[in-house]
Amino acid sequence: ENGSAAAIPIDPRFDIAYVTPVTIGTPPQTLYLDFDTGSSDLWVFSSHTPESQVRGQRIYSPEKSSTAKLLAGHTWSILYGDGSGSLGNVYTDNFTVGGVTVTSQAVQTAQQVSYSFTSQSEIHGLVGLGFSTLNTVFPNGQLTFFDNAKSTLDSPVFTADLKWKKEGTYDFGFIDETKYTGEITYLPVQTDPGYWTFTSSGYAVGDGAFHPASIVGIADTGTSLTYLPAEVVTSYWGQVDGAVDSDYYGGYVFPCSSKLPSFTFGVGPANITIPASYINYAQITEGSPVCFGGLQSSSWLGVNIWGDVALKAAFVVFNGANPPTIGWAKK
Ligand SMILES: Cc1ccc(-c2noc([C@H]3C[C@@H](O)CN3)n2)cc1F
Repeated sequence: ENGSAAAIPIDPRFDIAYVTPVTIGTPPQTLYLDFDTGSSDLWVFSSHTPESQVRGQRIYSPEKSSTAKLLAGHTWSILYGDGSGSLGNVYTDNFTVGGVTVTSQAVQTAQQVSYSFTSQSEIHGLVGLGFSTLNTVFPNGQLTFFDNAKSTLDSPVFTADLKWKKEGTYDFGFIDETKYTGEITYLPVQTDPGYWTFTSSGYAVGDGAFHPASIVGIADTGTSLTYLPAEVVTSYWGQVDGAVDSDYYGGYVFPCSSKLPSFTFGVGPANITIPASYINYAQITEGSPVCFGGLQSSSWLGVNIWGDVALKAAFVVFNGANPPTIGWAKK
C-alpha cells in the first residue's frame, strides 16, 4: 500500500525542521516526527521520558497500546551532528505514516533526551530514513520504517518534496509526476556507512560559470542548512558585499539588505538551482540587520551535507532498490 504524508515546517519564520504526523499503537497515538534521511533510529518522546525533560511534546505511551511489545534487553543511544542526543529502550508496535502501516516497527522510547530536544516542543521524535546499518539499537540493530515498509510498497522508493516556508510532502511507494518538471536524474549512492551519499558534479554562483567538481555529500532532510567545501562557499559569499565568516555567529553572516545570488549544483549532466531567498536563511535575532546564510562551510564537519536549504529546491527520489540510487528533478 502506498502513502503520502505532510512535511510541515515547525516554525513559520524559517525552515529549521519539518515534522510529519504518524500514528503508533492501538488505539492510535498521533505524534509529529522529524523525518531524517541522515540517521536510522525511530525514537519518540514517551511515558518513559522524565517529566523534567518533556516540554509540550506529545508522548507515546506503550502501556496504553494493546499491540505494544517490549523488545526485552534492547537499548539505544544516539548523537546527532549538532551534539544533541537521546537514549532509551525499545518496543515494537503498529506504526502508520500517510496510510502505510508496518505492524511490528521498532519504536525506540526515550528515557533521556538532551536539552535541545526538550526545548523543541514541535518535534516529538525522529524517523530515521537512512540505511538500517546506522541503527543504534543494541544488541540487535533494528530496521527503519522504510526498510520494513518496502516490500509492501508498489515501488521501493520514497520521495521528498520539501518546500520553502510551506508544507511539502513525503510520498512512499510511488513517484508523483505532478510534483516535478523535466526529467529525474538518478545518481549512484554510496551506502557505506549508511547515509544517502552521492557525488555532485559541480556548482555555479548566480549566473556565473559552472565549475565542474566532484562534491561527495549526503542528502540529509534532518539538517536545516547546506554545508559545502570552503572553496565553494568562499566563492559564493565573495559575491556578497559585507558577508563574513563570523566566529561570533558560527558561520557566514551578511547584511539582511544584501541581494544574494542563487546557487546551482550539478547532478550528473543536469543541475538544481537554489533560489537566493532560500540562502537568506534568517535574521540572527528578530529584527536584526544581520542575517545568517543557508550555505555554510563543511570544513569542521568532515562531511558535505545537502540539507533542507538544497533539498527544498528539488524533488528528490530516495530509491531503495538494489543498488540504491538518488534521483533529482527541478520543480
Ligand atoms: C533538537 C534536534 C537536534 C538535531 C536534530 C537532527 N535531526 O537530524 C539531524 C541531522 C544531523 C545528522 O545527525 C543526521 N541528520 N539533526 C533534530 C532535532 F530536533
